[in-house]
Amino acid sequence: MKTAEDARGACSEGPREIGLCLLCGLPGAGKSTFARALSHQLRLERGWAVGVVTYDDVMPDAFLEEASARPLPSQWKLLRQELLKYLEYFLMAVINGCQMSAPPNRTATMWEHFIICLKDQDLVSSAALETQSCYLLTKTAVSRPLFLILDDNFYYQSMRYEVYQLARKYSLGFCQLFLDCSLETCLQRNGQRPQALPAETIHLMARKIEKPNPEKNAWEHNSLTIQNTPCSSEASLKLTDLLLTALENPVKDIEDNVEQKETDRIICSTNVLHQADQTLRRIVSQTMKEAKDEQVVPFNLKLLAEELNKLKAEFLEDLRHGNKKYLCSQQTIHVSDVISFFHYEKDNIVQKYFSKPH
Ligand SMILES: Nc1ncnc2c1ncn2[C@@H]1O[C@H](COP(=O)(O)OP(=O)(O)OP(=O)(O)O)[C@@H](O)[C@H]1O
Repeated sequence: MKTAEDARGACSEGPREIGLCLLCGLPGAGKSTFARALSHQLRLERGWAVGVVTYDDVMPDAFLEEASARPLPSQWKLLRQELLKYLEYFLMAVINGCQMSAPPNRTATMWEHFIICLKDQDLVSSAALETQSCYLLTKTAVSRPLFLILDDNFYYQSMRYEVYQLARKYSLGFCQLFLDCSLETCLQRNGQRPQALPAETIHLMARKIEKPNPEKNAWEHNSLTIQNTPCSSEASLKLTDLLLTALENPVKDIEDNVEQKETDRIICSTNVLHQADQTLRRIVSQTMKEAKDEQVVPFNLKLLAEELNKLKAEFLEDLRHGNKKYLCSQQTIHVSDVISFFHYEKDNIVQKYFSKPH
């Protein structure tokens, strides 16, 4: 792993450096305040392009006006996933250095807020081809290292994992900041806000929150806890180091490939098995029908059926365990090959029972 000392500045060459940093913590922990300060600092000191995406600002207002109109958790989940899709569209445009298109299925208000959020931070140009649902990226967005800071509670590990998957999909840097703040302080700050959340919600979240756990989850190893005190210079250094390390060591897709390959193998073998099973059944019943037409005596019909079913079971068993008894040294098992070999073996059996060659 490269260290932060190797980190390059704004004028780096080579592949674009893009990072996702998510903030996690209770309502009132100070995430939005922290995100604004961090983004200012990174722009100023590092010359990076930074986009803070504050979920509360982008999610449709209509849901937030009245507590009774708030969406159910399952709807929040869908909205969060929709927002991640928007981020993906933006990232694809940055990576490919092209315009950003609007996703086909989108919640109009949310998309509008998302665009405003990007424009306000000089990531999307105002002179856009919006009538065609296309958006031009600014020079800032495409020419500097870019950090997107996602500002939401992310209190379940599963919520954070969705962001990690996005980082992995595009080989981006990924890190997490946990804003550690006592429940009392959060409640007190929340109480002073014009649109305060019900205190009960914060109590509940405090009980349910799953803090980043790098010991348990390898994918959370780039995590840092920020205490609710003014940042000491040591904490500030740690933070910079975390961000640089994330940028310099994008998430690799290797583990996923191994998992994916195994999944593909299982799906593939399940399909092969299923198809083979169906086809072999048809062949057996067709052969039995022909045997009856040939007036094979009932006793022999019974023996033939037993032999064919035994052969079928052996084939399926071999396929299930990946044996290639009937398939020599071929790497890939094709259903058509299985069927050919089955026909061959079946014909050897059949000729014992049929009076004329079959
Ligand atoms: N370090 C701090 N010291 C004192 N007050 C703070 C601090 N950080 C934030 N606040 C205040 O606490 C309130 C909540 O802060 P902020 O909106 O940043 O929290 P948040 O974690 O983003 O909350 P939410 O998750 O509900 O959006 C604001 O009024 C803010 O000014």
